[in-house]
Amino acid sequence: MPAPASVLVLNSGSSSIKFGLFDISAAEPILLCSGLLDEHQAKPRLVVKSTGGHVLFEKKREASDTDSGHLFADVLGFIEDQFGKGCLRAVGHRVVHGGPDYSGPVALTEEITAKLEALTPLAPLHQPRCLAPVRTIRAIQPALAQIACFDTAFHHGLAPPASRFAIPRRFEARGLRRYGFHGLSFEYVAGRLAGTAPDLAASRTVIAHLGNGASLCALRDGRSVDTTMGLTPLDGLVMGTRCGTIDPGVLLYLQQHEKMSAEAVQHLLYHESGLLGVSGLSSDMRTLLASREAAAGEAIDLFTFRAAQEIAVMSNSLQGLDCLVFTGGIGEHSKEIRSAIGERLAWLGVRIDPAANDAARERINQSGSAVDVFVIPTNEEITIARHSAALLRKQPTA
Ligand SMILES: Nc1ncnc2c1ncn2[C@@H]1O[C@H](COP(=O)(O)OP(=O)(O)O)[C@@H](O)[C@H]1O
Ligand SMILES: CC(=O)OP(=O)(O)O
Ligand SMILES: [Mg+2]
Repeated sequence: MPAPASVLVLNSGSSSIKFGLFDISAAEPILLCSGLLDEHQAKPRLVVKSTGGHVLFEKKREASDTDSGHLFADVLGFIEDQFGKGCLRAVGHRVVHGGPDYSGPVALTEEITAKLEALTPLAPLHQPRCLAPVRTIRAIQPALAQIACFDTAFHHGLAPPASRFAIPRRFEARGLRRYGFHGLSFEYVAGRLAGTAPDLAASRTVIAHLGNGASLCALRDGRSVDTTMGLTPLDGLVMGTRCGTIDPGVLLYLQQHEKMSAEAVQHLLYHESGLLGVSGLSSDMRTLLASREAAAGEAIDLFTFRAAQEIAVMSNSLQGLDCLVFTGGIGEHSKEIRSAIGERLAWLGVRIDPAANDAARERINQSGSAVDVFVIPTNEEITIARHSAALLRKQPTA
C-alpha cells in the first residue's frame, strides 16, 4: 500500500510539546498517531501513541537536550519507519507570535524564519521553542516544506479600542498593541461550538482557554473582538508561572528599588510567578488541587477570582454573555475550577449543573441558566493540519 500523504504537526506549548501525524489525502485530515512530552513530569519522556492508545515509540529527553531538537530527529525517523519513506508532505508548526504581518499560515523560508525569530522578545517562553524544530528539521530534510500557523492570526481583526494601549500613539505605529494568543485553540473551539449548537454560533461567547498558559477570547459571530493576552502572552489571567495583568508600577519598582535587571524581571514574571509564585509549591493545577497547604488554596482562589473578573470584562466588550466555553488542560479536566469560576459568575446568570460538570459533559449549564456553558476539548493540532493541508493545496511547492 502506498504511504499516505501526511503532515506532521508540532504544537510547542509552555509546558508540553504535542504532536500529531495526519493523513491529508482526504478533505478532512485524519489523525494517524499522536505524541506528547509533558514537562511537568520529573523525567519528561516523549510518548507516541496510535489512535487506539498503543505506545508506538518512547524516548527519554536527555538533560542536555534543551531545545528538544534531537527528539524531532527521532520522530522523523520513526515516521519513516512506521509509515514509509516520502509520506511526509510538510511539517506544520504552531508559532505563537506572528507579529503584525501574518493573518494566516505561511510557508517558512529562511527569511521568514529569521523574521519570526526576531519576535522572541515578545514571546520569550514560546517563540524559541516553536522555531527551534524548524531549524532542526531543515538541517535534516532541507527539501521538506515547513508551514507556520500562528496563535495571533485569529485575533488579526482586533480593532481599537480593544487592541489599543494607552501610551503615546507613536508606539502603536511601531507595533505595540494587543495581539492576543491561543488563536488556534479558539478557532477550533468556535468551530466545534458552531457544529454542536448552531443557534449559538453568532452569540456573545467567551471561550476560556485554561492551560499552563491561559487566556480568554470574546467572540461575536464567531470572530475575536477582545482577548486577555496582549503584546505578549504575559498579560491577562493568572497562569502556571506567569503573572498575568499586573500594575506596571510593580515592574518599575522591581527595577528601580529592588535593583533587578530587565532580564531578572522578565524571568520573575514569566517563570516564577502565577500559580507557582503564589503557592510556592507548583505551577501544576493538579498538584495544587491535591495539596492541603493554605498557600495552594490561595493560589487557586486568585486563579478563579481573576478568571471570573476577566470573563466579566470580556462580557462587557460583548455587551452581555450568552455562552461560556471551557477548554485547555485545566478547563477540560478540572470540575473544581469550572465550578468555582461559575459560582463567582452567578450574578451574570451562570448556573452550572453539578452532575453535568462532574461528568464533564459537553453542556454543563442548568436548564434555567441565562448563560449556556460548555466544555469543549481543544485540538490545536487538527487546526494546524487543516491549515497546512489547505496551504499545500494552494501552493503545492510550499
Ligand atoms: N485533571 C486535571 N485537573 C486539573 N488540572 C489539570 C488536569 N489535567 C491537566 N491539568 C492542568 O493543565 C495544565 C496543562 O494544560 P495544557 O493546555 O495541556 O498546557 P499547555 O499550555 O502546555 O498546552 C497543567 O498545568 C495542569 O495543571
Ligand atoms: C500562548 C500560550 O500561553 O501558550 P501555552 O498555553 O501553550 O503556553
Ligand atoms: Mg497549549
